[in-house]
Amino acid sequence: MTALRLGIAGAGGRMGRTLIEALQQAGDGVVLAAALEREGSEWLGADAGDVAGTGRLGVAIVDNVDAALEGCDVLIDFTTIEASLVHLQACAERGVGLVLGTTGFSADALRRIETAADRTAVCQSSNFSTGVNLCFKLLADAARALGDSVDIEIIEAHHRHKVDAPSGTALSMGQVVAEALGRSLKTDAVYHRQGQTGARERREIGFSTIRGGDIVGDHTVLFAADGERIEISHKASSRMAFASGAVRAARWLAGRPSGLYDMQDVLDLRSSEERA
Ligand SMILES: NC(=O)C1=CN([C@@H]2O[C@H](COP(=O)(O)OP(=O)(O)OC[C@H]3O[C@@H](n4cnc5c(N)ncnc54)[C@H](OP(=O)(O)O)[C@@H]3O)[C@@H](O)[C@H]2O)C=CC1
Ligand SMILES: O=C(O)C1=N[C@H](C(=O)O)C[C@H](O)C1
Repeated sequence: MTALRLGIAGAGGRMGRTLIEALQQAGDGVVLAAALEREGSEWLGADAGDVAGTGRLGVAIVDNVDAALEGCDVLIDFTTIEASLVHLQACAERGVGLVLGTTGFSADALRRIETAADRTAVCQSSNFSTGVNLCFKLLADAARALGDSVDIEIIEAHHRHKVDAPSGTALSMGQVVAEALGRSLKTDAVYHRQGQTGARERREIGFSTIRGGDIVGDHTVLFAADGERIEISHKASSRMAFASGAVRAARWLAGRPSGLYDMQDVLDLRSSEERA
């Protein structure tokens, strides 16, 4: 059996380095075929394994996406919005699969991702950890059971370098509870409170963001009633939770028909009603 050839975009970044480590741990069946960084990056020409601290891999980091994709079956991309959209287009043109982890896309960019997925297989998820994807299921059940008897607030905390807020995961969690309750984030999400806000409306889905230090990624959804409250929380203590999920998604995606998939598909977490 020939090994799956993976490319990693943003190879020198926090997730990129962890992805190279995850790929090493995945053992036989997957090989690092290309490592990409931006033009002018300090990492260009360096060995991807040396950069990740896993030991020499014989794959130099390059900035030419076309050349990099030549030898890849699937590209894993955790970079920036602008870079991911360029990589998306390049993958669509060549029929290379894309595991897309970057967060913070606008509605317009999300439409571009959907369109590109007509031409190649794309697995996009705001969070590739198994735990968070299980939380999505628990949240839908909790929201349906509790309905309009509770106030729903979503609290997330991340490291000081994170550039988007709320996190992609917090927005996905909000989307899950909104769908379960027939609400919409467009009208019901509240992203800021300050000053004379007035009393809270039941329909509101509130978001609170914390940024500091080296927090890998914490998410809590609070269902607050009178006299009691339920909290569904996920705390990531290592980026390996995301990276190993992304490598699993890449293996799952290889050879699939064009289309837009997510980590719920990879983990087979969709109910029969959701699939229909
Ligand atoms: N879905 C999920 O499970 C997760 C998603 N994320 C998301 O992944 C993204 C990256 O996060 P993180 O690793 O912390 O960020 P980093 O800034 O550490 O890494 C991003 C890397 O991409 C590089 N880059 C920028 N432009 C290009 C380009 N044109 N081509 C190739 N590489 C490029 C950056 O280079 P330079 O720094 O030199 O500009 C950097 O090395 C974020 O959107 C984050 O929210 C993070 C964790 C989990
Ligand atoms: O930027 C990060 O670090 C993370 N981003 C993702 C998000 O925005 O949800 C996932 C994870 O929480 C880490």
